[in-house]
Amino acid sequence: MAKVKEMTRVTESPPPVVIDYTREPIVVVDNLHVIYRVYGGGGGKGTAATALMRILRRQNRPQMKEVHAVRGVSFVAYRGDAIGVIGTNGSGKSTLLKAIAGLLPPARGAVYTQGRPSLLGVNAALMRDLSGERNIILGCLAMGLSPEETRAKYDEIVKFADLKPGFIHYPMSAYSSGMGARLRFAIAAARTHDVLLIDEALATGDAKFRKRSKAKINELRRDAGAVFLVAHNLDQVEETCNRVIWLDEGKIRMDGDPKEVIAAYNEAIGK
Ligand SMILES: Nc1ncnc2c1ncn2[C@@H]1O[C@H](COP(=O)(O)OP(=O)(O)OP(=O)(O)O)[C@@H](O)[C@H]1O
Repeated sequence: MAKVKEMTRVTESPPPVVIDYTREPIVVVDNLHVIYRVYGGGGGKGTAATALMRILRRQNRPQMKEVHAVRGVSFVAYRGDAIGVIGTNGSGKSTLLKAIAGLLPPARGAVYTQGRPSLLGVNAALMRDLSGERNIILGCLAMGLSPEETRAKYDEIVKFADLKPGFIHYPMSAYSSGMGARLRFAIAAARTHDVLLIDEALATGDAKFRKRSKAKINELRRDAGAVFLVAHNLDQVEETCNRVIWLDEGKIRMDGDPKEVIAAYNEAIGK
């Protein structure tokens, strides 16, 4: 813990990565760069006039643009860490989580993880046309639980999601966004994860659910390798995490104690 505090610095260049040899590393992010390639950014498509302009300019294909979303991020997450990732819109938080989950390839650098990362996001792949009940079963099997383990966990998941009576049998398309988020979180929390990545999943939950999910995250933290939480609610990050990474234009601006990082972030955004 003391070592994590040592990492707290505000500098123009990213803070140096201080390695704590007394703790077990779970995620190592080494000079990670992620670049999106966007096609068709060259202005309008589909109209005869823009097509003619492209032909006249001898541009047969729409232009490709690059968005350099993560720019040289390095840090080490240790066993038991719950790391909040904060930053303004478009600073690269979701991209960083997706890259740790292995869903986006690094353009440069690398991510090493101990065990399998699981990304729990607002868009986590549950089937909208299927009932909550079916989604619990599919979700548990997809996470690698056996049919017996799935049956054993079913009641606990339903209880934790705490949906309105009967809703567990309705298709998820009938759920509010908060209800969907609760069920997704309840399913993901049913097993221990080596690396659990949570992207705004709790943001739509109400105060009561946030309190319960905080307790659950603490429980998961005890059993899991490391937990990452992307959220705009800074109180929630401060309550839940033992460490905060502040991303600014794809780079780490600060990494350390939640109170210190959040205070510096609030100051920078003029809060
Ligand atoms: N699929 C994509 N294709 C192209 N560019 C993308 C894509 N997803 C994100 N970006 C761009 O990458 C940058 C980082 O986006 P990202 O979603 O990681 O930021 P964020 O910090 O999670 O933002 P927010 O707080 O708004 O959720 C932004 O400039 C965004 O426009």
